[in-house]
Order: sequence, then C-alpha cells, then structure tokens
Amino acid sequence: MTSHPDPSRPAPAGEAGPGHITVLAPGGVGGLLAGLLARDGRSVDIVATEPTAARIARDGLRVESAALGDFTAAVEAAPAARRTADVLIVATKATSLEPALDRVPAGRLADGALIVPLLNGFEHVDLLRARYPRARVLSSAIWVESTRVAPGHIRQTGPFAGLHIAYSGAPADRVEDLAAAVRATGFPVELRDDEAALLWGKLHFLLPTALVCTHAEQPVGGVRAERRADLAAVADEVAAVAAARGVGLDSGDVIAIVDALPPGTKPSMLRDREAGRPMEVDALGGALLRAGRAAGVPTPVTERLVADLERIGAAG
Ligand SMILES: NC(=O)C1=CN([C@@H]2O[C@H](COP(=O)(O)OP(=O)(O)OC[C@H]3O[C@@H](n4cnc5c(N)ncnc54)[C@H](OP(=O)(O)O)[C@@H]3O)[C@@H](O)[C@H]2O)C=CC1
Ligand SMILES: CC(C)(CO)C(=O)C(=O)O
Repeated sequence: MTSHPDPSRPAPAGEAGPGHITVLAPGGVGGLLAGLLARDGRSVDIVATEPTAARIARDGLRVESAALGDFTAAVEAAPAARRTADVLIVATKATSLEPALDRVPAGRLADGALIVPLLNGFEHVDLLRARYPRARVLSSAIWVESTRVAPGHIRQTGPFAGLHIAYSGAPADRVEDLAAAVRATGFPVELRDDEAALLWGKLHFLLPTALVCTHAEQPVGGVRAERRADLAAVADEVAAVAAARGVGLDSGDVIAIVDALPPGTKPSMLRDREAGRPMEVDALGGALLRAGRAAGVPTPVTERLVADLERIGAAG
C-alpha cells in the first residue's frame, strides 16, 4: 500500500499528457480521481446516472480530503459519453458495472484507448476486455478510503492513498503519461509489470477485511481484536488460490497492514451494508470461491462468510 499523499503536487516534467479522460461513475473513488484531475486542469468529463450528472453539471464536484485538499471542481457531466476518450476510468461498483457500461459505447473510445478499472476483485478485467476489444484494459487497484456522501460529494478519509496500475501490454509511454498526470494531482501512483500479482495482492488484503468487517458490522479496530482467526483464515484462502495461479502471497503482510490501520477504518463493503446498498459479496467473495473450485483449492471460511452475507443482502 502506498501511504501519505504528497500535498506538494510536483508538476509532471516533459509529459505529453494522457489525452481526454472520461470517468464513469463519480462515487467514492471515481469522484475523487475525477475531481483531482479536473482541479489540475486536465481534460476530463464524467459519465453518471441522470440525477448525479445533472447535479455535477450544475454545482461541480465537491471533494473533501485532509490530505489532498477541500475543493469544488467544475467538470462536464452527462448520462452518456459525449466525448471520445483516450482514457476511460471505470469506477462503478461491480453490482452496477454492466448497466453503467451501456453509457459508454465502444465507439466513444479512441482506438487503443486505455481503460483503468478501479473496481476491487478480478473478474471485471475479462469482462471489460471482451466488451472493448480495441482498447487496452490495464489491471489496476486503488488503495484509499473514500466515500460518496451525496451525489457529486466525495469525502476521502484515512492515512493511505495509492493507485497501482499494470502496463498490461499497453504502450509504456502512454501508461507513464497517465501515471504522471495522476501523480501530479498529489495522488501516488505505482506502475507494475505483473498484473496478476497486483490484483491478487489487493484481494489478499481486501477480502478478509471486507468480509469480516461487514459480517461483524464493525470497523477494522473491532475485528482485528475479536475476529483475528477469521481474518487470517480468509487471507490464507486467498493466498492458497493465488498460489494455484502462480502468484505468491504472504498472509503475514495482510495482518501487518490490518494492524497498522486506524481502528475506525471501514471497508467500502461495510459502508454499503450500513447504507442498505447492494454489497459486492459475489464479485469479491464469490469470485474467490469460483477460482478456488476451478483450482481444486478449498475455501471453507470464505464460503461461510459469503453465504451469511448473501443471506443478509437478500433479506435487504
Ligand atoms: N470507496 C472506497 O474507499 C474504495 C472502493 N474501491 C472499489 O471501487 C469500486 C467503486 O466503489 P465506490 O467508489 O466505493 O462506489 P460508490 O458506491 O461510492 O459509487 C458508485 C458510483 O456508481 C454510480 N452508478 C451506479 N449505477 C450506475 C449506472 N447504472 N450508471 C452510471 N453510474 C452508476 C453511482 O451513481 P450515483 O452517485 O448517482 O449513485 C456512484 O456514483 C468498487 O469496486 C469498490 O470495491 C476500491 C478501493 C477503495
Ligand atoms: C482499501 C480499502 C479497504 C479501503 O477502504 C478498500 O479497497 C475498500 O474499502 O473497498
């Protein structure tokens, strides 16, 4: 995880620029990046649900962040893509990914456009590659705690922030120009060669934290004291499935990260449960169960937590 956003925001030297950036879904993470890029004067627009697009077009995008500043950025916003994007940042929840993608037809992407999905999990990468065959989907993971407190109003909390992007076979200079533009906003970016390690490294931390905090209805401080065995067991199950796919992960690292977090840290799945929104239980936990079955790796603790959370989600 990359920590401590740099508020000095160094200017990108000699950078050609990533071109026009469209952000699909201005929620906790999408709204944060769209706001930061717009504040820096980048060419950026937002595609959102009808009411949220209207609100942002009228009032701008409000961002509150102790580390990156409080500001309102004027950004174009519409319910369907109107500009041709060189970069598409996809920031929906997994539960609304497919209907949201209908708002960005493939013809609205420049040939060879870069797609940066901020979703947790891994199954969305193949879905995006099938849907946009002429684009380059870069496996990515964002480490930040950021909440859409109201349409077009984003609050980033917590001490960590970092965007990890894999080259994923795309032209290196274009990926680096994009990384430079995001870094210049003050948001740290790490470029990586190994996309599987990037995605599974995030899931290794995220899945235990999300499932156990959401199941217990407690932030990190409570579960690391009371549900440590479940945290460690889910981390070990993720590591076992990742190992079957050739990715080496050490569960000790996950426990060390969980122990270092502020006790009030809440994963987005817990925030969804508290707000009565659909939870990404299937896209994250269900995906691990499917990958475990395919590899012949047992995942009993994840299975129990997923079953309980699916029952809770279905009961509304
Ligand atoms: N929040 C966080 O701290 C982190 C989240 N993530 C991951 O990032 C992804 C996004 O999460 P997060 O930012 O929390 O999500 P949010 O719930 O904050 O935002 C989701 C956004 O999607 C929009 N949306 C929903 N349906 C549609 C649709 N059909 N068309 C267009 N837009 C739509 C919502 O619109 P509206 O505003 O109109 O409701 C909202 O702006 C998830 O996979 C999550 O796991 C990863 C790291 C940290
Ligand atoms: C990193 C973490 C736990 C940040 O809150 C996250 O990815 C999420 O909440 O979805």
